[in-house]
Amino acid sequence: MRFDVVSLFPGWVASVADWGITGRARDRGLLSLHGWDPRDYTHDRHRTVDDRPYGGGPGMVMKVDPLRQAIQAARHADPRPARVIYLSPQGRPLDQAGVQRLATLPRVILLAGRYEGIDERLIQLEVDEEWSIGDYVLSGGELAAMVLIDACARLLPGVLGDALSAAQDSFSQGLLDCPHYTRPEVVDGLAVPEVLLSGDHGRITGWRRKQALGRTWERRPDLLAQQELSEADCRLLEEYQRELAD
Ligand SMILES: Nc1nonc1C(=O)N1CCN(Cc2ccccn2)CC1
Repeated sequence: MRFDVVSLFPGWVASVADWGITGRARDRGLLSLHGWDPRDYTHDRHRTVDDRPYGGGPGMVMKVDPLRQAIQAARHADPRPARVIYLSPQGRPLDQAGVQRLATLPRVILLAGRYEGIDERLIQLEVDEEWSIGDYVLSGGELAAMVLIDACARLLPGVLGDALSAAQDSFSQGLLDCPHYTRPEVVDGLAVPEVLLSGDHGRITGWRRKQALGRTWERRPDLLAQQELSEADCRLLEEYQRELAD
């Protein structure tokens, strides 16, 4: 999957592919990342990319032309059609379902805005989708772009090993994750649940599913409401709720 990022700080976003899972994915050619700086498409001495807002008010707005030229340059850098995605608080909240869809695209052009925003006409002329990574205000779209790249990269074939990928699947089934433990067995008097030491993989799988269901019920009932629970899941959740009441 190819990611082109239009940003005043292209090197910052590109750094997401310098480390860890995304770094290895890039080294293995499973993803590529290309930065485009709108300042390179300005023609005045000050390399102006922003200007004062019409109608007055605080802050500056990013101008259409440098952004548009950077997007066009990104489009032409690869023959495949690209969807242009703008990261902003006005976008659709990004969730795993949205990431799963985006990760099927051959390439995306991510627009990371700064200042108070970008001229609305650029959005009308060039942007296909607007996404938000959460209801809070960042200083720019770069971190949001890096979040989207990381979340998509994990879903690309071959990026995660089979085991981790399976774990990813269970989580992306819309439930919260179960608790995890590793050595030592006791920390400040807190012991690892004995089921995890039993070696009984059927019991362990059931316990983990029960914990995922129970934690989702407790912490994110909105997510649970979206799930079609099997008979077995309902029984596990009832068991969790009973144990909680005891
Ligand atoms: N939350 C988020 N999820 O994606 N991006 C964000 C986010 O906070 N930001 C900060 C403001 N930037 C510039 C901006 C300002 C106003 C309107 C549109 N764009 C965009 C990126």
